[in-house]
Amino acid sequence: MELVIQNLSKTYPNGTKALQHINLTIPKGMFGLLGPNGAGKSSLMRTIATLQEADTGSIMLGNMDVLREKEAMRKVLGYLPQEFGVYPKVSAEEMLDHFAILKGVSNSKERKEVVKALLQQTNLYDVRKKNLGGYSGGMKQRFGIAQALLGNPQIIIVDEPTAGLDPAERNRFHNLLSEIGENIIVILSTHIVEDVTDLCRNFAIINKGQVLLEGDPLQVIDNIRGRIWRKFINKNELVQHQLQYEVISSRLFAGQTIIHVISELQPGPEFEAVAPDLEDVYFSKIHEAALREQAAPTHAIMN
Ligand SMILES: Nc1ncnc2c1ncn2[C@@H]1O[C@H](COP(=O)(O)OP(=O)(O)OP(=O)(O)O)[C@@H](O)[C@H]1O
Repeated sequence: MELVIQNLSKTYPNGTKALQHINLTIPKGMFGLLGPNGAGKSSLMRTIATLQEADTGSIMLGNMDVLREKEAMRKVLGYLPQEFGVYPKVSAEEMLDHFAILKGVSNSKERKEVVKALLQQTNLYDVRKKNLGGYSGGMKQRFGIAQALLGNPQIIIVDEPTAGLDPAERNRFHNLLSEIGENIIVILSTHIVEDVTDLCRNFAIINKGQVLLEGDPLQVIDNIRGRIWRKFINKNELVQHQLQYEVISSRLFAGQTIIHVISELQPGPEFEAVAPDLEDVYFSKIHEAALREQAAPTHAIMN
């Protein structure tokens, strides 16, 4: 089953065009939705999760018309929102039991088994009696996944789940997500490129409410092979380099500034070729979009 989004648009009452003619096909497995803050990721996630209306467009999950059949969608959906609040004085086991009742698991024996299985799957069984207020960020996120998995969903949406997790917790969370992604559609919304590199067979880049690129991470990396060059510079040379070259990113490395430049040919003798990664793809697309907008600002606004 695929999730097919067609021509989806949303403008908020204050005039912000959060989604502009979004077209995406999301197959089974882990799908990364990558974009900077304010790109429209949460707006899209909330619309798929039937929590807000779109102005135009359609979302189909197989034969289900998601925007019209909201109840049916909610039955097959698990959602971990960006802000996932928990009751601090309730244990994970009690809270999950409560969510299971809300999901319609009325038989208490069955509920007990479901809750136990989810706590084990998310590696929280040993801390099931602990109050949620005492959970670490990673444990809270795994609890969020446990509640999202209630009722055997066919599609799970996780919005920026690894922000603020330490590397070990992030790793544990990634393993959990990739296990889940073997069987159902998992949409991972994130501004962390590495999350997508590590986990996703398919992804899209969204910026200012528009899809800039959709594809397989390995393939899109291959498409820019041979065109990414790097150079170490002094921090105060950055502006001049930005004027002279197509600088897609700059970052500090061991106290020095490294720039990445996109160019068909070696831009100059001090530049060395680098093997591109998904971050280079991401920054080159964002850079391209910024150039397009500079060249035709009214066109970008009109669309
Ligand atoms: N309820 C709202 N009313 C008006 N504008 C909104 C509303 N919600 C979001 N926006 C604006 O819509 C745009 C897209 O926001 P959205 O939260 O979907 O992006 P995002 O990619 O999830 O960003 P972040 O990672 O910062 O949450 C932003 O410009 C945001 O300020």
